Amino acid sequence: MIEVKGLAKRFRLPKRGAAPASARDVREHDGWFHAVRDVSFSCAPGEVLGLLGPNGAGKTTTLRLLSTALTPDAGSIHANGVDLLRDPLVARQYIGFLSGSTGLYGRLTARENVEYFGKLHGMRPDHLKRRCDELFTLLDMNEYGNKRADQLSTGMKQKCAIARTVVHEPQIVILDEPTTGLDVMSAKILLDFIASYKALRVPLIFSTHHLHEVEKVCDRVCIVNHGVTAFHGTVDALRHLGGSADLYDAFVGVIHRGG
Ligand SMILES: Nc1ncnc2c1ncn2[C@@H]1O[C@H](COP(=O)(O)OP(=O)(O)OP(=O)(O)O)[C@@H](O)[C@H]1O
Repeated sequence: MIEVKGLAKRFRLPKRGAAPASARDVREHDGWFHAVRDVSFSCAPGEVLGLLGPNGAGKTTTLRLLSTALTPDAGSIHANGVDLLRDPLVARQYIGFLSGSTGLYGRLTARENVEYFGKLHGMRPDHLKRRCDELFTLLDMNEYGNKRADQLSTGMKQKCAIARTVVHEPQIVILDEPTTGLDVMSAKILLDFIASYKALRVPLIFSTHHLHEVEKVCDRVCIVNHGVTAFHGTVDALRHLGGSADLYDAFVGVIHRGG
């Protein structure tokens, strides 16, 4: 179980002439940009949580806080009772985090990249081999396992980065816009892969702009708007919010309601 309460993160704004009040984001004041102001949600074992919100809402910042790449100004993050903010080293072992900038070594093959990160996590050779075989099959990557990473297509790189993220069998998986750059077939494979974490009882959180992905694999949703949780609950609860049973209408309703 991962529980996130009252997360906040602000960034210092560069010094410049004051923007007209009408052009200013509501999160900008006193020389700071309050990117995340009050974000809370939870995700239990066996659940997939979709993190939604308009561009600039604070999703990536929230996920970076969860991964401990950023330190929050306020709030708490607990995983199975462990305070991840107190123990970032434990957090990094616990969490598999895919960001937009999760990189690969261009001169290594796809397989060597995944193996390299498994070794960094201290995986034993036989275990690592089994895990790589499993991931390359699950993600349908066997055809290009021996191709150098710098010769892979965008979608192939993305799948390789995802395999790299989860090679050490993390107890919590966090993926920032994982279907970016994937074709229809690859996106389906990835959504099935995400759904497979339910049976493993590993909480999985991913950000997306695609409501059909939420419909397909999520149990729970957190909608962030202007750095604040505007909705947190089950997909069914969101669907019935506006009374129309349509996720798109419900999402738009939450955003228009403000937050
Ligand atoms: N290091 C930083 N310094 C200043 N502002 C930042 C920094 N990182 C993020 N922000 C600002 O915080 C806000 C939230 O950004 P974030 O990347 O979290 O949004 P997002 O919801 O992931 O957006 P998108 O859907 O477009 O990816 C944006 O206005 C962004 O410009």
